[in-house]
Amino acid sequence: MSNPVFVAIDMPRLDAAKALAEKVKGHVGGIKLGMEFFYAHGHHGVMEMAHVGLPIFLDLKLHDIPNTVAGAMQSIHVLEPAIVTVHASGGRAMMEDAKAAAGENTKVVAVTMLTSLDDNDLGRIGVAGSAHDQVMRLADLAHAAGLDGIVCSGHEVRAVHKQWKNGFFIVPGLRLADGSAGDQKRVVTPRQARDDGASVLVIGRPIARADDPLAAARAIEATI
Ligand SMILES: O=C(O)c1cc(=O)[nH]c(=O)n1[C@@H]1O[C@H](COP(=O)(O)O)[C@@H](O)[C@H]1O
Repeated sequence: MSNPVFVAIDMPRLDAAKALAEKVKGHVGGIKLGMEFFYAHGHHGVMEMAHVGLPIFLDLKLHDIPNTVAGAMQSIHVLEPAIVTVHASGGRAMMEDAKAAAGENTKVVAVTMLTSLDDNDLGRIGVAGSAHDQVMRLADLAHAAGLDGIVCSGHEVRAVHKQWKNGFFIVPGLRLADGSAGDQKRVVTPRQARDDGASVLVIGRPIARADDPLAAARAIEATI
């Protein structure tokens, strides 16, 4: 089984991002590049990171009208990312058009409810019901739109997996038992997420901000 860990490289400096990826590449299965990196370095940065030789998850969390999101997907087509994210709350037509515009080898995955939110936060943005209900509802919508899978927390992945058997499930908000959660609210351990059906485990600060990122990546690998 290949390593399901994608290390989140959330940093604005290209040299630091490359150094981190080179350091941990033997103990992770892929690299996740998000807004912080992409807004600073764009296509050039992604191409530079591709030299590391690992699959690239381009976490752009696209959320706009269908025409604009489809255009954005076409603009990144040439980079051939393994995975791209859109927000499920952009709606079915947006997700359908995103998938239609994506490259054949790119998985398009919908972010359901951010792992930094809990039930109280949902209420404050006017959504009734629990995080669990919201994730299940958006997972159904993403499935109906023809996406490859969703991003959710480890609290929901078991239930989603049960309902969407061949889906591709990305779980961030992962911490070892002694790790600080920081801004994350729906948190589980990497092992728990894996056991509950996660296809990809996204791990950022527990590796990137560790005193010894290589040792941290190895320690996480040993638990899964
Ligand atoms: O789409 C994501 O990757 C994502 C979705 C989500 O609900 N929560 C979440 O934390 N993420 C990303 O996962 C990574 C988590 O980072 P750490 O909390 O440092 O491990 C960050 O790059 C986030 O942007």
